[in-house]
Amino acid sequence: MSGDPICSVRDLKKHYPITRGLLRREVGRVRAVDGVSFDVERGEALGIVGESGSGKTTTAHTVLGLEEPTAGEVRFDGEPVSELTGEERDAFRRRAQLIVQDPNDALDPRMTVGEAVAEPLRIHGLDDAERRNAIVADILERVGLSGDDADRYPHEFSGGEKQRISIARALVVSPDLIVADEPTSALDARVRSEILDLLDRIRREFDIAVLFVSHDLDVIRRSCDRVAVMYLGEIVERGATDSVLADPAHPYTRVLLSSVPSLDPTDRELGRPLTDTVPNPSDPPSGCRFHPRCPDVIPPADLSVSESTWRAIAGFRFSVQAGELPEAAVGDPESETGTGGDRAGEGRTAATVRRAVGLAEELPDPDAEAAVEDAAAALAAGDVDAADETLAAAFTSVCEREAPAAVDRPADAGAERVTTGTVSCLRHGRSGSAEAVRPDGDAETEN
Ligand SMILES: Nc1ncnc2c1ncn2[C@@H]1O[C@H](COP(=O)(O)OP(=O)(O)OP(=O)(O)O)[C@@H](O)[C@H]1O
Repeated sequence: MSGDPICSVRDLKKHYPITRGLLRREVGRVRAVDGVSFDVERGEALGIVGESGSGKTTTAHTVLGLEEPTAGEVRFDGEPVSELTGEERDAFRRRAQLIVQDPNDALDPRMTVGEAVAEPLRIHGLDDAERRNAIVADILERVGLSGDDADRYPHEFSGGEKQRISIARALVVSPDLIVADEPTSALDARVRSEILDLLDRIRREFDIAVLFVSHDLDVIRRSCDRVAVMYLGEIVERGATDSVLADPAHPYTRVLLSSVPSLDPTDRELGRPLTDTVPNPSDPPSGCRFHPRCPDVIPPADLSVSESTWRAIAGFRFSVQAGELPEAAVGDPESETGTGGDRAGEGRTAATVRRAVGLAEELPDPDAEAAVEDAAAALAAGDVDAADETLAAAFTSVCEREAPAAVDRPADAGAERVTTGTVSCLRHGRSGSAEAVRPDGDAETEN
């Protein structure tokens, strides 16, 4: 890797308007990508990882010019993509290729494999059919197929072979960047491994940069030099893949790594998320967007309870807010019977609610105790809104007030390099603090 990055993304935003009525009045915006910056170095594999809806595909499509950015800039080989026209635009389309999850989306069933792989060559001006055929045969062999496969049709191939054909189609025009959007999600484990090996081999052989988009940390671990972790349209952590995955600094990265679905929203074991619901990107949470689901949300400064009690309180609070409490903790005045044989207003009391949310013991902090008791009593009476308000008034975290800036990830113990990427979490640095670094601060510190 040397020289300037092949692709630079700065403060990229892609918002989709939500419209209503005949006049299509804009009533809101889905902030699919909301201020993302990164570089893809020549020949490197960069992974973007995050759960469904975090904005990975929108980022990938905007990088490729398939979506118009709402704000920010994408530069390819130093040139702003939005300003490319004519031949330069054509060259960009050749040099930056997309591989999608389902190869059937990329292959026309009526075209032979040879025609499909040759098509990009024809579009980009190679008129000599004999020469095209020779290139196609060569490329098919390089992706592990045979030159004779050119005369067959896509339906004659397995899923893995079809993905090899779409890789051949991308490779045939000598790209500098391949964007691979969940390229192996539809494949079984053995084939997945073969396709990842193939992508790795062609990346090294042809010095092509690959931007991997995946929800699967194993794919990223195996294939990427660096990783950027996305949550609700933002990058929350980035760095060398080995360091980030061995020693994640952001609670969200830790949750992804231990992503065992929890049926109990108050279960904080293993750093599981507080709530299962991903917030709506048209109305993201204030401050740190991860705070309602964060196992490490920062306690209010004046609260004097143990860390584990704080976790239970925060679990209680954000589960009430998300409407994800265990049934045993919510009274329903409309209903005659409750869960576990309780009758609403009879069996359910503040004490049963507190037991259900892991806060049965009296708290040492009198203000906290009063707030938890009041909220539990409100829930026992079926008044979720009152419980929500009481908890919000008593337990406001800095994480819901301040948006974290990207700061240097803590250095690995004993590591020679001081910096191994950035993390956006108030546990590591307050917004506007001296520690804050620019959002794309990984590029020059890691390589
Ligand atoms: N054309 C669109 N119009 C409105 N909202 C959209 C559009 N495309 C994506 N979104 C929304 O933007 C958010 C990010 O979607 P995106 O597909 O980029 O996420 P993702 O991380 O790639 O998830 P997945 O793995 O499920 O594709 C989601 O809330 C999605 O519903």
